[in-house]
Amino acid sequence: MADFHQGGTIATLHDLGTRSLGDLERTLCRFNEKRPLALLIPALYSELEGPALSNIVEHIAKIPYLSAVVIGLDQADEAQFHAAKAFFSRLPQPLHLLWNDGPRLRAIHDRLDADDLAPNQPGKGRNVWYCLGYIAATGLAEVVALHDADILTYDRMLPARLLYPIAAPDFGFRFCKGYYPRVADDRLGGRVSRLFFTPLIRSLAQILGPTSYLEFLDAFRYPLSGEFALHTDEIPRLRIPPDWGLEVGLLSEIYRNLNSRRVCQVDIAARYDHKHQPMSESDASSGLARMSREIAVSVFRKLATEGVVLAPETFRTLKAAYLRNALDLVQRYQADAALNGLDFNIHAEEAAVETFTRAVIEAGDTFLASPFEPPYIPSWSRVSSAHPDIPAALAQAVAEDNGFALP
Ligand SMILES: O=C(O)[C@H](O)COP(=O)(O)O
Repeated sequence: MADFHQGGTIATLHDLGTRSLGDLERTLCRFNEKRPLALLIPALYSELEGPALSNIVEHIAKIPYLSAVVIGLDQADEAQFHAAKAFFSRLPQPLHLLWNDGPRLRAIHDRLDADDLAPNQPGKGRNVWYCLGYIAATGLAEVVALHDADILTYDRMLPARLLYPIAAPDFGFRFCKGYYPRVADDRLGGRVSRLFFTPLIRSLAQILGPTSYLEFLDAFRYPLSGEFALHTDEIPRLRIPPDWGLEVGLLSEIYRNLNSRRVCQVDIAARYDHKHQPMSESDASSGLARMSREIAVSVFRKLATEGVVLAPETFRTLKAAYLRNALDLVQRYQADAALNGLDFNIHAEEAAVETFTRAVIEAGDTFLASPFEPPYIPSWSRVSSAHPDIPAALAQAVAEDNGFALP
């Protein structure tokens, strides 16, 4: 059963199991009349053929309060785009499908690229960036919630609880992050979050002394969750990384742009499972090895912008502190897993910590070798300033791809 503890610098909204889905959805219908609500899902075409998305769409089709569903579709050729349109056609809500690899959106991308304003690599960050730009350009919603397309344990509580804190006019929040326990096949999931991110942040605080940025990151119960909601007024000034640093980069932007009283986290699922990536120990260019390295680089670059000096010896000390803190946490997770009747593979957990230790060192090397590399995609307000016609062109391109007329 949940507790109602408030810790850290942001508000935590728990699930006490006392409010029904029907009651939440009825209230969200009322909110939607004043503040249109939208759902955004970034997806790879291959996820349409996976085990999760069909079930997700079945659930979304029953949601009564949404003004729009926006899908960012990556890695789809023309036939696959048409297949995707057919796949999502069972949704009764207005659907906006962004075909990122189609000729119309590629033409916009090429124009931005010519001025170094486009995301410099494909991936979830790029997909989300275009979708947010589209939502801002069309004004189709005042509140948007984003979740991944690979959630195996999806039900309608998840979007309802994620949207509610931003949709509720009297709460005053502008950004809300989802949290939950990741549990898969009777064992703890969330390897990067549990074994990498949390001990890394605490080790940095140990070495550098507490900073409000590190305290902010540590306040999130699931900092790497792909689920968040935000007020769309926040979109134009957001700068997000195109790579696996997306979730942390977004938190960093929220830290920079918003007072922590405007930020909350909400319990959105009693249990969450999703597609699992391999560790890829021997190949740091993929899997969780790459994810952890890109996350660490994103944190180091942000710390540098906060005026923190990171020298080669900082990373040597950080590696040692991280390893100790991560191994200590493994013992806590072991006890937690045992009490909850879950399997626990100490060898796999400690092998993951070894891979992540290498990621700390490699991320330090990357940071020292290229401290000034721009880590973020430019904000939409910069894009609009450089090319005032691009937001309207993006809206028009999506309307033509989808075969609807703009209002
Ligand atoms: O959230 C995480 O830590 C990563 O996405 C990995 O999750 P997993 O261990 O559940 O695959």
